[in-house]
Amino acid sequence: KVTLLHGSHRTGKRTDAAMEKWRGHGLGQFIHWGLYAIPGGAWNGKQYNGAAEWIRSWNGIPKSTYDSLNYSFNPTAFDAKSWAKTAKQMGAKYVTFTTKHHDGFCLWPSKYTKYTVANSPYKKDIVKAVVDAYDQEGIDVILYFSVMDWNHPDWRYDIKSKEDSIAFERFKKFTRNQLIELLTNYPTVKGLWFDGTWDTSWVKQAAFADELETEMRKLRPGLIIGSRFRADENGKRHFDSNGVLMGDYEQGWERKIPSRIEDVHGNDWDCVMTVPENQWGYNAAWNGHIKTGLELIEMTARCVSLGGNFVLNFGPKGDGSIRQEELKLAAEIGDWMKINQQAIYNCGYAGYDKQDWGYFSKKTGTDKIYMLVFNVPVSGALRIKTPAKTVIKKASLLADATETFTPEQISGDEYFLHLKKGTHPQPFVIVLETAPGQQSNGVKYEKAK
Ligand SMILES: C[C@@H]1N[C@@H](c2nc3ccccc3[nH]2)[C@H](O)[C@@H]1O
Repeated sequence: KVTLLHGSHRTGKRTDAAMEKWRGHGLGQFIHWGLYAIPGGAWNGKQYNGAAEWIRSWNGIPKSTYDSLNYSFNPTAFDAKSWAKTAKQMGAKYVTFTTKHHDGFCLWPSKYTKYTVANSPYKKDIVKAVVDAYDQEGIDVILYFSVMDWNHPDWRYDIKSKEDSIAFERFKKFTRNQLIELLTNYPTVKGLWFDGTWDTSWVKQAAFADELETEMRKLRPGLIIGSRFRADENGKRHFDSNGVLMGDYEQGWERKIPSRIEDVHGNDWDCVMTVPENQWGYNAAWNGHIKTGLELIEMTARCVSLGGNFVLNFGPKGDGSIRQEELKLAAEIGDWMKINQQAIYNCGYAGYDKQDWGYFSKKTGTDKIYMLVFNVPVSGALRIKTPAKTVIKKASLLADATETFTPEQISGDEYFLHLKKGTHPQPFVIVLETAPGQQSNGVKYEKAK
């Protein structure tokens, strides 16, 4: 163990109400929206191969030309209330919304730069519209903020000279001012999702970032900040030099999902996921593999079964409308969630052995277990191996409690549930009412000391 001034200030999960609520969300929505939605992944008829929100970094476009896009930003179809309704229908419990992406364009009228929505034909405060609309739907709001800011003259990738150092001191003040401004303007937001924090210039700011995190938490008690915000004084990110998670949850799962519980090291975490392979901002030509509703439902189940949240990304168009393909996916996911949401909300890792037929989740604070079935075996027999001698008091279909199953006990902690042939449109959920195990003579089962 090394002594750290700016490492993690907490070991283990946060246990306060704000974090417990976040932990129970299960399904969230990410929204990437900004000037990059106007070109939508192409420029002068030429397709940009990278992620659409990175198009400014493409040498096919003069930077100043991209930067002038604020003068053409006028999203006439923008309607935050309809976005929030879509999220509600899908069953999302929170939204992570881009206030400022790497290009530096602010979707709120920041006092600290001219490069904002106030200096666009649209003029109005988009962040406020989104916060108010989602608050009204009872969906929590987390604000995405990119530290890296390609538009700001004082941004540096590294600090190699006195001039760099003087400029970056100005940039640090600017960043702090914008973050305090966001937390002050939008007091109902529950957290900040930081990005663009991997460059050396920021990694060298362990003390400053640590103080800033402390200041933000003091300003907004309960604020939720992930592991991507700051590095420790040895430049260690996400996990400090002692291997302890920085921030309140792990933010390393970008477009990937842990495969087993050991991968999450007992921490909270979220997985943020794109519908195409790698497009966050609107890209008109969705090339390559586009995930289906069933794939996304299974990803949601997998994340919840491993104690995390699944946050699905939407990239609204330059006019502010959400594309039809995304609306269709939101509806498909929502239809499944309307029937099976009990197995997702306020659920976490069950501690049951993973089986090929799907995923277990456990209702937090109870002995209620959910079996989220995606792959019925040809035998129709669903194997269950409990973490210890466990009595299964009742097994029934979540969608229809009158459809019950009589578990066949194979051993002290192993059972089969036998399905009738082809009876359930997959994916379906079986709920197990369980009780801590009893030994045969009825003595309460005591875990080995
Ligand atoms: C949540 C995602 N994070 C940004 C991002 N930029 C990256 C540069 C290099 C490697 C990974 C990146 N992810 C993406 O643009 C998106 O906002």
